[in-house]
Amino acid sequence: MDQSSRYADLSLHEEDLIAGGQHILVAYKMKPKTGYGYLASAAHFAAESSTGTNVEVSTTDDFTKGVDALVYYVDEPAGDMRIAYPLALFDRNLMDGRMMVVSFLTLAIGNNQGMGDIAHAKMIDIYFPPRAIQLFDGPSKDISDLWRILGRPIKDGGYIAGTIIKPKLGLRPEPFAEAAYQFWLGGDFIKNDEPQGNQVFAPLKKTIPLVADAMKRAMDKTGQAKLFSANITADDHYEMCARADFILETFGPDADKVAFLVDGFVGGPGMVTTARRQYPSQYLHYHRAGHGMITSPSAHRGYTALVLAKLSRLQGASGIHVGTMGYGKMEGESDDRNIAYMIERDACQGPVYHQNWYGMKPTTPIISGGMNALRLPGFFENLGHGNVINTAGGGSYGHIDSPAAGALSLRQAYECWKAKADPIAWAKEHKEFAGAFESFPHDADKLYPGWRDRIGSHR
Ligand SMILES: O=C(COP(=O)(O)O)[C@H](O)[C@H](O)COP(=O)(O)O
Ligand SMILES: [Mg+2]
Repeated sequence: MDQSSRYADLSLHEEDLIAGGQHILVAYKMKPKTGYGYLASAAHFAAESSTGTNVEVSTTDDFTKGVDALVYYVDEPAGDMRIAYPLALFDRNLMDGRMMVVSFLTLAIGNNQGMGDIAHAKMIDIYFPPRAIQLFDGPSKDISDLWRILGRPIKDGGYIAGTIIKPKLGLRPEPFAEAAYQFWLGGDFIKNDEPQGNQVFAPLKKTIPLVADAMKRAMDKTGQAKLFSANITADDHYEMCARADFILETFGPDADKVAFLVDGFVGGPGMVTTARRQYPSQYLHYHRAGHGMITSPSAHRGYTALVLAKLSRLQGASGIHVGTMGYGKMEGESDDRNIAYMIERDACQGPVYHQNWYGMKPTTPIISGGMNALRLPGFFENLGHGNVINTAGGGSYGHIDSPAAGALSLRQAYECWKAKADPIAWAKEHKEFAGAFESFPHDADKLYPGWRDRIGSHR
């Protein structure tokens, strides 16, 4: 059944929809299956994503039709389809009238992902009107809170050198806490790797007190504040809160230096919002393991990493991983920097829509995945600033001298880029940075050919 007379209106103008403020706009790359017309499939897609189904139902009334999602733009050769979703379609909290991400996803990227006439569809951008921005929690804490704890300026406080405890799994409580202590001697921020929780060989109730003690000792030794991002991800929200409560109680007077890591992609929006609302005094660290199954450029369904990042800011993530823009081990391109700009700025042009955040707190881009000191100068040059959290697991614990040297090498890499210095010349004066060349010779050969002769051995 062709429903385009009801669910498509190509005479609508995007500027008018934006000026009206009553719609969430979504841009998709969509391809119908062979034999199905583009506009008819697009209209069926909008029907299934709002008020309709594949046939007319007798219970529809005039009011119903007023909240239809409407296809307002198609470009068949390019595979572009844009849909306007009336705000009234979306479920609102019983408790406080606020909007929820699950309701948005249920409609805008729900059943439409499995329809018989659609080959595939992927959300590439979303626009939220001012009213929707008002109705989401947004972050309660942001990078300025971490800078304040670290004793830095709360504006442009700069690079936060971080790591991920490695090995990913298999450390018992004492070696785990020792690994943390060793990094903190040189660095600022440690996160649990995302699978680390309450394994039988490292019970949380034994490990966390040792980590809190390691933090105290590292702060005494260095005279600097330190930060720990503790994984609280769990299937059951009560379990998640039990972990969070135990961690806060254990860190006691240092609980302000604890962030909570939630694996938001596998855990889902409910978990992220629970953490945001239950613990508004903690920095909320959104890890996104598994996102590649739908955000990868090779995936033709789901949504992009930019869409995921926008949704995380609405939900109140203080920081989210945004990849490494081609400089680390994960998939990514240099122009992924726009994902970072979208979540850290108050207004930003996305691939399709210009988004204004109307003062919503920023979400920190967290740079992670195969990073080390050698890759950082190029990374900062591409991004254009260093106001990020960077977690380098292998890049710190893989440093030939020590985890502390690994941490220092990261900071030195940032300072090298800030000084606009030649990395090889910088290495001659900074032994931990020089140590990174010997630690990661494949990267060194690729990024700085001839480095061996020019730096010499620092050891
Ligand atoms: O453990 C790591 C990286 O370890 P290492 O520093 O040893 O490579 C993170 O889970 C990934 O960064 C996640 O990817 P993303 O940040 O793209 O979501
Ligand atoms: Mg990890």
